[in-house]
Amino acid sequence: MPQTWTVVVPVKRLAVAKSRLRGAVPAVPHATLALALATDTVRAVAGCVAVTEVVVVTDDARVTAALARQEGPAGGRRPARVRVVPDSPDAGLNAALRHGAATAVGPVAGITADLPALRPAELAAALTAAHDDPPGVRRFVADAPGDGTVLLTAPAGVPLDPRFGGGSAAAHAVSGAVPLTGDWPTLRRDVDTPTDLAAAVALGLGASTAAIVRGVYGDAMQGTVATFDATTRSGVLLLDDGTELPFPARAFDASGLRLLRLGQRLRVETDPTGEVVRVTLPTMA
Ligand SMILES: Nc1nc2c(ncn2[C@@H]2O[C@H](COP(=O)(O)OP(=O)(O)OP(=O)(O)O)[C@@H](O)[C@H]2O)c(=O)[nH]1
Ligand SMILES: C=C(OP(=O)(O)O)C(=O)O
Repeated sequence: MPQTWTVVVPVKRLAVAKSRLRGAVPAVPHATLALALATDTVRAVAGCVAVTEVVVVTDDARVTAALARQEGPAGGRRPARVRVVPDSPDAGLNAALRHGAATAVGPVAGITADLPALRPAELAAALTAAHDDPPGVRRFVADAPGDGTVLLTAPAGVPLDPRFGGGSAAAHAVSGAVPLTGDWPTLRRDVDTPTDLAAAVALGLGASTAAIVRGVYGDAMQGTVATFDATTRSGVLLLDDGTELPFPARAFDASGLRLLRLGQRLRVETDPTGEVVRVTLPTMA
């Protein structure tokens, strides 16, 4: 059955967006990282066969310029039209979503702009699952941790009624929306923190984000824990070439781990000065 979804993508002003990711890719300006996440999300949405129109709601001039000339995945079908509208309500994420959804004539969905690993086929599967529902049912897809929302759908004629924000999966359920339970790891992988970004790297990033995180999250060194002091949360790593490399508390704090044990193997991320900024489990990338 052909589907004609309008998908609304709210994008916050880059200077204040994705604050928990600030500094996650040293040497890359924060706005460039935030824009890359949104660009990859919109490209994947526009490349989805079930989508006929993408409505980006933003007040950011750089986002407007970049996304208005957005093209779909190379070699794919002709992408859906991308329309950028100003965030005229200027009253947060849900107001922006309502504003973008107001002009849709058919079924409408809202999606967050922080899904840099999103694959069009997974979005198509989720929209198809929502489309096949009995009339009148709003559906949502929870994020990977399960408490947030990445996608909310409404059939034609039903208001989107978005409840994004902290604990939004529960809020959407309380509002009568029904969860979709499919296995869509790239759709569920929203990126709020450096740990989320590493998980998105493991799934495979879109081109814009991949281009700027390459070398930071992609080709990191590995080593083993030679010493670790749980009180100072710092220690020393033994690299594969035999050199010892101290790591400070902030590199451990950025790991998402609660403990390190001697001999444990880790990926090591450094900034351009060579200081360790993050250690993670090798399985995270
Ligand atoms: N247009 C618009 N989009 C918003 C607004 N607030 C959040 N968003 C977008 O909503 C989506 C989900 O937001 P969050 O994941 O909370 O992103 P964020 O607010 O940039 O991130 P943090 O600063 O880390 O909380 C992202 O696509 C944001 O760009 C807003 O006021 N206006
Ligand atoms: C706004 C949301 O996202 P995040 O958890 O990414 O802030 C949400 O999950 O509703």
